[in-house]
Amino acid sequence: MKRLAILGASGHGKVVADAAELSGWDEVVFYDDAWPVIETNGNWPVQGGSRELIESLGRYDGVVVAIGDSTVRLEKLTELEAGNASLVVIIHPSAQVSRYARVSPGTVIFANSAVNAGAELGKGCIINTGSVVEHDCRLADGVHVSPNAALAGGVVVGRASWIGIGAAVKQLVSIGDGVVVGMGAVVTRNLSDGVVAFGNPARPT
Ligand SMILES: CC(=O)SCCNC(=O)CCNC(=O)[C@H](O)C(C)(C)COP(=O)(O)OP(=O)(O)OC[C@H]1O[C@@H](n2cnc3c(N)ncnc32)[C@H](O)[C@@H]1OP(=O)(O)O
Repeated sequence: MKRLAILGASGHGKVVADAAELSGWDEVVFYDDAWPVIETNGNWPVQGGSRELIESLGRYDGVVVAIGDSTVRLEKLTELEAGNASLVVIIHPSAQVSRYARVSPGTVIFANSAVNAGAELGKGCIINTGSVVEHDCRLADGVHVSPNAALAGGVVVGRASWIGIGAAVKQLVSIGDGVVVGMGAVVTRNLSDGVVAFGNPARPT
C-alpha cells in the first residue's frame, strides 16, 4: 500500500492527485493550512495543515507540494525536506520522460507532456499538461511550464520562473530567475531576472 500526502488542496493539487493515482499510488490525501475549514479537495480528503503533515510524515511513502505560487512551493518543500520528508516525483502515465533526463524530487509532470533526453529539471517544478521541455533544457528549482508551452533545445530557465500557457521559447535562450513569460508569448531573446514579458516577439513590460 503506497500512501502519498500532497500539501496544497488546490485545483493544481487535484491534477497531481489524479496523476498519482494513475501512476500507482494507492492512497492520496491532502494537507492544507485552510484545514479544518476545508475538509475535502475534489474526491480527496484534507487531513490537516502543514504542521499536522510534518507530525505525521512517517505515515507516508511520499510527499509532494501542490502550491501554484513557486516561491511558496519552494519554501514548503524546504520545510518538508528539513523534516526528512520523502519528496517524490509524480509523472502522469501519458507523459514521455526520457530515461536520459534528470528529474529532481518534488517535481510533477502532467499528461501528454514531453521531457527529452539531456533535460535537467530542478526540485518542485511543474511540467504542465501537454507542455514540451526539449533536449538539454536546464530548469532550476520551482519552474512552472504551463499547459502547451514549449521550450526548444538547450533553453535555460531560472529559479521560480513561470512560462505561461502556450508560450514558445527559442532554442538556447536563457531566462532568468523569477521571470513571468505571458501566455502565448514568443520568446526569441534572453530575459533577465524578475521581468514580466509577453507578445510576439516577447518584450519585458
Ligand atoms: C493549469 C493552469 O491554469 S496553469 C496557468 C496558466 N496561466 C497563464 O499562463 C497565465 C500567464 N499570465 C499572463 O499571461 C498575464 O496576462 C501576465 C502575467 C503576462 C500579465 O498579467 P497582468 O499584469 O495582470 O496584466 P493585465 O491582465 O492587467 O494586462 C495588462 C495588459 O497587457 C495585455 N496582456 C496581458 N497578458 C498578455 C499576453 N500574454 N499577451 C498579450 N497581451 C497581454 C492585456 O490585454 C492588457 O492590455 P490593455 O492594457 O491594452 O488592456
